Amino acid sequence: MAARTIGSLPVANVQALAETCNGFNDKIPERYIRTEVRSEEVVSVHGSTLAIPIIDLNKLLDSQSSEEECVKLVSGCQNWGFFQLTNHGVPDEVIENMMNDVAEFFRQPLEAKKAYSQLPNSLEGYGQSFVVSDIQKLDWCDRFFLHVRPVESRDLSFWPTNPASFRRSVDVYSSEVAKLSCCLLEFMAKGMGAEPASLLGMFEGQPQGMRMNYYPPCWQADQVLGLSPHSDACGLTLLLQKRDVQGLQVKRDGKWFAVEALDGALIVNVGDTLEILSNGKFRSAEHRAVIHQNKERISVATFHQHCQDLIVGPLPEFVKGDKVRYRSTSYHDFLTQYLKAKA
Ligand SMILES: O=C(O)CCC(=O)C(=O)O
Ligand SMILES: [Fe+2]
Repeated sequence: MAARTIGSLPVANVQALAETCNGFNDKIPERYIRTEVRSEEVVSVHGSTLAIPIIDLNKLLDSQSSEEECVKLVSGCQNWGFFQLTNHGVPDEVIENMMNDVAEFFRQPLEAKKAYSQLPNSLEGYGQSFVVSDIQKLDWCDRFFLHVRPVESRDLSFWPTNPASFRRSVDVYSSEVAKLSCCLLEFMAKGMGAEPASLLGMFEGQPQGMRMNYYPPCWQADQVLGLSPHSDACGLTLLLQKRDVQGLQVKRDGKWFAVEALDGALIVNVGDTLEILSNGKFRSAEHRAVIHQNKERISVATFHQHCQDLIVGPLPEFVKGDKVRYRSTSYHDFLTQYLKAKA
């Protein structure tokens, strides 16, 4: 059995596979069949208190309502590890350009996309994530990952030239969400009674990665999984998804909760690094993505990482007399462990 720690083993292109496998007589290859999808309980409650909280950035920024909204924000990070962000200030046009250009990229013929294929032992480019063995089950999804920030980390050989506006759309969107994530980290620290700059100082100007996920429709949608259950390794993830097709599910108390993303909202989640920095006060929740029967779904996740020279361990301001719940490790060791856990 072949195995890799970083990067992903090459597997079939799912978009192409879905096109040849779209009728009732077409058998979905065994490696994509996930029996657990049907056997696990999924809670789907429209607009109820059982849904991830909705945080309004305008309210956070307004001195009249800030404190109350900050309590909601912190409780979302503690109980769910997820929330939806409305009035986030990223202009509609920036979001539209981003989504349109990503959709346009995936719409190209396979050969054109393959020009940006991942290289062995790297996650950057077009392909898959976390395929580490020849026998593991596979996700019904293709992915395109880029190192986006800091600007010097970009390898433009992976940045598509078609559509012509792709690079600019990614650059503008990524700058907006980087600012936004810093703003949220300040409120998260403040809401916990820590110095607002405590988290900000660790994330501002630090690496941002972007994963564009393409989930083709599948006539046997209840038998495949778009993205296997996982938690994100980073500090904070901001997720943008196509408005009309939902698919994200978040685990809480052993059950999956379907997220109903609001039109124009961004979905924010705490990653493993932030869980550790907060000494477990914030949760990095397991999540997954399911597939629609006849509609494609596209999502764009931006991962905000903390300074990689720093040790990953609970911040004294978040420990405050509690027991220290996590061992401090170098970022390298932390990431090695994270990837091992996926294998
Ligand atoms: O597509 C989604 O809804 C989830 C994406 C995600 O969790 C990821 O890319 O890490
Ligand atoms: Fe994720």
